[in-house]
Amino acid sequence: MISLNIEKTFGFISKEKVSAYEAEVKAAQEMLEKGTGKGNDFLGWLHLPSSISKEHLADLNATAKVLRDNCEVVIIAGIGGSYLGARAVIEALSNSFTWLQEKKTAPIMIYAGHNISEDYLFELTEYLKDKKFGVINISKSGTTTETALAFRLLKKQCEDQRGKETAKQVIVAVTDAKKGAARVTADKEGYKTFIIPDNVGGRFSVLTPVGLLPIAVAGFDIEQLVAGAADMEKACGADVPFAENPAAIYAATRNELYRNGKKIEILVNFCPKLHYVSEWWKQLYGESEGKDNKGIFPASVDFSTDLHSMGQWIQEGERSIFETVISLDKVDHKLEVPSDEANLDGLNFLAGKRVDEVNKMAELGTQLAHVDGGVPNMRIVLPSLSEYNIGSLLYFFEKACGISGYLLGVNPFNQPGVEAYKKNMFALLNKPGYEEESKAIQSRL
Ligand SMILES: O=P(O)(O)OC[C@H]1O[C@](O)(CO)[C@@H](O)[C@@H]1O
Repeated sequence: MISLNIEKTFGFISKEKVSAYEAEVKAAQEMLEKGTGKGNDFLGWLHLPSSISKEHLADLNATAKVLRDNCEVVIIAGIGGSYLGARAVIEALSNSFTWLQEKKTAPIMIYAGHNISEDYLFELTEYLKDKKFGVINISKSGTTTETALAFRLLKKQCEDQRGKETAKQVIVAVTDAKKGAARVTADKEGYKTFIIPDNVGGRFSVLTPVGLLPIAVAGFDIEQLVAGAADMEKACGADVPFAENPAAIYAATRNELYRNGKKIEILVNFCPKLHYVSEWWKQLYGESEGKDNKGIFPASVDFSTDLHSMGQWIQEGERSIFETVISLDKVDHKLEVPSDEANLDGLNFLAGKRVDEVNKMAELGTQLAHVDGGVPNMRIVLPSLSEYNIGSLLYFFEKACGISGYLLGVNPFNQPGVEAYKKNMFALLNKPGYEEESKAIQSRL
């Protein structure tokens, strides 16, 4: 399970000030538990891990097996919370070169429906031309343009290539129980479907079939993922004292930093497999907190890669940032730096050392340099890249996000701001029902 260390924020904010959040955090926890806060119709994620049944997981695994047995490639069609959680977990747990490996143990997982790039979709459909592929169509609303557009193309191609009957077997829908075009299509075509509960918003849905089905298809142990999340649900429970509750401490610390002018939080990793965990985290915190003209801006970097691009800014730019580092304790493999007689590169001082030791010293050196440079630093230790640990990390961030949103005084569970671009896009594309908006927007061009 993950653990949190906030020692390196104390040169910037005081321990006492963080501890003083205890009452506020308790009130936020109570609002979550009793459902008395804003957005209380979207609290289905709160006790989700501990309520997932063995039968539900077996159903997901059985459907995953159908896709695994019948597909070389599986496309996850979804955007935002409808793909980021799955991608975060799959990429964290997969071999970095999984799709280039000759011997495959699972279908190649590809993502679509998260952009409207004609080249992306053209190249994807080209690639799929000789592939036995399946699709998981994920959309809570069932009407998101990006996803619906990609699915329209993929459905047709799958039916044309594999026939209607096989397509029916290898297309699965994860959507609302009743509403939306994805539901209508799935019912009409007879696809296997999984429901996204009404009370779980997209960015909190990774432990529903939205995340669990693709993760199972990719060959990972969803029981362990859920077990890690369930243990973290306990560890972050309302009954756990403030000082021992990692979600409470994280939420309090980042709010105290924010109140002290640290407006940007940078989520840092030193392992490229965690890149999509950061992407998932950015949506979780960005959509939850960025409203009412408030909210920490969630940013992310992959180190040491980005030390050679963003490192300068972080070290010496405007002092409005803090870092939260996901520190991976144990790597999966062992690789030592070889000794070289000629030592032309001057690296013999590293000979015999694990590559991970070099990485860990880069991490420690960076932490010290950034703290010295005026950047408060929190550290989340992830013991290893296992399903269990990743499950605990995801739930930790979700719980802290709920608390943090209430500390900030916003509704952490809506996202009204996302509609503005959609309205303009539909008006510009003359969507039926947008006639007035079309006229108004045309007059501005
Ligand atoms: O699952 P849906 O309804 O397609 O929505 C996808 C994403 O779009 C949003 O509604 C807005 O960006 C997100 O909150 C959500 O995760």
